[in-house]
Amino acid sequence: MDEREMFTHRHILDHNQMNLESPNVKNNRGSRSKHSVLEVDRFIKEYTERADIINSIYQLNEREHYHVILSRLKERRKEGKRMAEYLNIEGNETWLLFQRDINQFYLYNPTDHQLLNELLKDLNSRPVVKAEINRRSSQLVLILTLDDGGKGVFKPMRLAREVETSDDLYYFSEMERHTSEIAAFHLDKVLGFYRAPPTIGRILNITRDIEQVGEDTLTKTVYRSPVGNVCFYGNCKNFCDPAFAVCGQPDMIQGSISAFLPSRSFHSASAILHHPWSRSYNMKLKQSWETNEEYCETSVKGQSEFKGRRLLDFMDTSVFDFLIGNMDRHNVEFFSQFGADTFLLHYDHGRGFGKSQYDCMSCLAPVRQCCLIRLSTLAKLIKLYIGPDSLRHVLQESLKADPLAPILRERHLDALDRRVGLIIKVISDCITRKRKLWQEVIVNDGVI
Ligand SMILES: Nc1ncnc2c1ncn2[C@@H]1O[C@H](COP(=O)(O)OP(=O)(O)OP(=O)(O)O)[C@@H](O)[C@H]1O
Ligand SMILES: [Mn+2]
Repeated sequence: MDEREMFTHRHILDHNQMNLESPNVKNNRGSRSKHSVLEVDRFIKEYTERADIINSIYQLNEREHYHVILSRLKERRKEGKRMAEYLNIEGNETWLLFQRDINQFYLYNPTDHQLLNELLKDLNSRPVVKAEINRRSSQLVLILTLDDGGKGVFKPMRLAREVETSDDLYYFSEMERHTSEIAAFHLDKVLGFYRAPPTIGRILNITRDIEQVGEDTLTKTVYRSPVGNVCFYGNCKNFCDPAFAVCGQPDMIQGSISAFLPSRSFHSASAILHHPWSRSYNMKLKQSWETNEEYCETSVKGQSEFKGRRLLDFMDTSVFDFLIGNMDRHNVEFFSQFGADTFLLHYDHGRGFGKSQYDCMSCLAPVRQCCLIRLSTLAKLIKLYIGPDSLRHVLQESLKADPLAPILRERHLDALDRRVGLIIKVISDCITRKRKLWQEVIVNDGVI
């Protein structure tokens, strides 16, 4: 090797080493680099100096990457019962392995990359043998059966990625976005919740995957547009008529497909909770939480339904809905097979990522009114805030794996960074302005 070659060789090694330590360093300085909040910086100083944080798994090192803390938490996650105990379907298909592997404390195991990747690959590419309308959806949602017997919930593209929801539109008039379903799955995963059904982008051929294998109510609505594209409008409560048809180019459409979940219980009603902060779905009516800041204290805390981990799970869901801008969470489901000590499912995210300039502060009402958050959730948010990795960065990296990437426009990614600081500010206000006790607000219930 001559000197020049050695230099080149050396140079490549250094470059790789640098990449290993800090993948994608550019624009990578934490959510606060563009959206810093004064009080939050003071609050974080207090966090880092606390005796119960120092030397705990929640201690945050400024140089450590986000995925390092996430793996640290993952390793200590509690293991619970498996769905396999309650499912008696024979077979070794990937969708069945996924359903059997559902855990009391998480929907899928993020460290089993192979199973998750195969499940997503199957959802994205296995031939469709049956297409049905999901009768429980208010908008056009299909249930697709794939050639191995697995099913997926398909939401077709209704709105282009760059179309923002008009400020004057109420949440209940919003059309669903397939990109929001995909991004929400990834966000739930990077936040370490693992409570949202695995979801991936998929391209369908309307003729082959819908018209030829669909149930009558669906295929009846397939037609050719004036320019010869194949369209369908299905049958549902909202936006299922020719004025809102889904049209292919000439027959190809894109959408999101989510893994089908097994039944939530033997008696379905017992697995559904009414969301205590649900909205009225009426422009003139307000719910009591919208006018009463004491709502959590008077009407939620202390109720038997919210014992144990449940209220803290609602706080996570509130953080999650605020980040994606979802005002449509009405009922919340869980797998009642596992009893009460189990996670709340995150699904139905078609109405997120609509307004990038609007922060839905009312989505944070549960956290603000209860003055409550899980320590692990707060630690992750603070980590994203201080960097080196910002939320937009880790989400964008994750979304690159989707075949329909890019999924989110810049302004939605930027909004995520802005919202991280706002969540921490609500918690900081509980302690500094509302004078609540640190350990009452920030709770370590062992769920990480
Ligand atoms: N991944 C899934 N696996 C199994 N069932 C599902 C899945 N996703 C949704 N469902 C079922 O379909 C119903 C409708 O879900 P969807 O996400 O389409 O909501 P929606 O159209 O917004 O309905 P709503 O008007 O109630 O909000 C849910 O209540 C649920 O029971
Ligand atoms: Mn909905």
